[in-house]
Amino acid sequence: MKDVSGDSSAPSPETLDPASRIAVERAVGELRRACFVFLGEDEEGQGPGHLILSTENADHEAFAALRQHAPGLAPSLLITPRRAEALGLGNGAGSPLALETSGLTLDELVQLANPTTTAKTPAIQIPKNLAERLQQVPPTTAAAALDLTRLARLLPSVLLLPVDRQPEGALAVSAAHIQHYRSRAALLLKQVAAAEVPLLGAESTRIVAFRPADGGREHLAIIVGSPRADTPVLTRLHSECFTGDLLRSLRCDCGDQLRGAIEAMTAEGAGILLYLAQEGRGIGLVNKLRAYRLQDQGADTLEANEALGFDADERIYEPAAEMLRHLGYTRIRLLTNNPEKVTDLARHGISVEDRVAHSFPSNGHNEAYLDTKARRFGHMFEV
Ligand SMILES: Nc1nc2c(ncn2[C@@H]2O[C@H](COP(=O)(O)OP(=O)(O)OP(=O)(O)O)[C@@H](O)[C@H]2O)c(=O)[nH]1
Ligand SMILES: [Zn+2]
Repeated sequence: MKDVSGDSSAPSPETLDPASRIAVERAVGELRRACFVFLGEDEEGQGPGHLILSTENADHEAFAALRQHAPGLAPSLLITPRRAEALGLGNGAGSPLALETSGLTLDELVQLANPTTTAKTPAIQIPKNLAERLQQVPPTTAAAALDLTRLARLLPSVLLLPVDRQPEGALAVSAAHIQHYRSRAALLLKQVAAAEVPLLGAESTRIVAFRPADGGREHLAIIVGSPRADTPVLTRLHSECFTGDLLRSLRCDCGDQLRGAIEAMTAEGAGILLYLAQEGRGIGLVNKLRAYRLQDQGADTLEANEALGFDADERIYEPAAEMLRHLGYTRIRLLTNNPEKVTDLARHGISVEDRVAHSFPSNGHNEAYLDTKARRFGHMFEV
């Protein structure tokens, strides 16, 4: 096994251009703060382009500030193909949609993007003429704007206003920067800390923290015992679940799976649990709470993600493969019921030599959730 006691070297510069990284990180911050950013059409984020504002954050002040830059022109509402389908607007092409918004109030706009908005006004009737409001937006601009909201862990929707040039004081970012960033930075991991952390029932345990270059939250490797590198190591990829892991929520099976995996590793004497910062199947805790609200209104866990505009599962497992490689393990036996974890790890160079079933009995609250995982996500349950 490689030394895991301290820091490792920084990502090599040719894979991450600092200027583009900083521009994208600042743009993410602006969107979260309800400020618009300028998404320029050329490589450097200049030339003509669009102002974009996170729809879920659009209050009257932010909306007015945006509109000042194109008086008389109503912004477009950009939504994902998933959200479009939920609104009855599926175009079959799987591409984002832009809607012209004149005559709609700000509350109506926000509710078109967010089916769980807590606005005091009653839930809107979806306007009947939405299909007549479809507009053209350059596909690279649309994709980059939605990528930026995902990086910001906001709902995937923006208000979009075409402008001739970057307004004074607005932060400029380019679609190329965003694309470069999303495809590289989340995958560049740097080991930043490691320590012994004896656990109840698993006293010989170490935790190694890996920080992604995108400034996102750290992924953790929890190493039980001293796994040998020359035989396949018992491994679990566990996606963070604040509610299940920490609060012992009964809505899901995550708490049982987390503790059960550590127990299985202890029983074997060794194992690696990768605790991945991908809360809510990659949509973040806040959006997961929104998804729960939709589930309480009748949607299942997959439909709820899609109604919010996300894919059913937004996770990627390349960082997990990177962590295993960094730790010196490429042959594993994987504790999972999820076939996608197996194929994805294999695609990224990890030899999954066995799948070890990892099911727990229902707790009286999570039957529907487990049932949906088996029926709609193809999870292999052996309860
Ligand atoms: N969006 C969303 N995420 C959920 C919901 N319930 C649980 N989750 C998240 O689902 C993830 C479950 O992850 P895992 O247990 O690693 O994976 P899995 O896909 O169930 O596969 P297994 O390896 O078989 O357990 C965690 O990130 C939870 O936060 C839900 O209703 N909606
Ligand atoms: Zn959970």
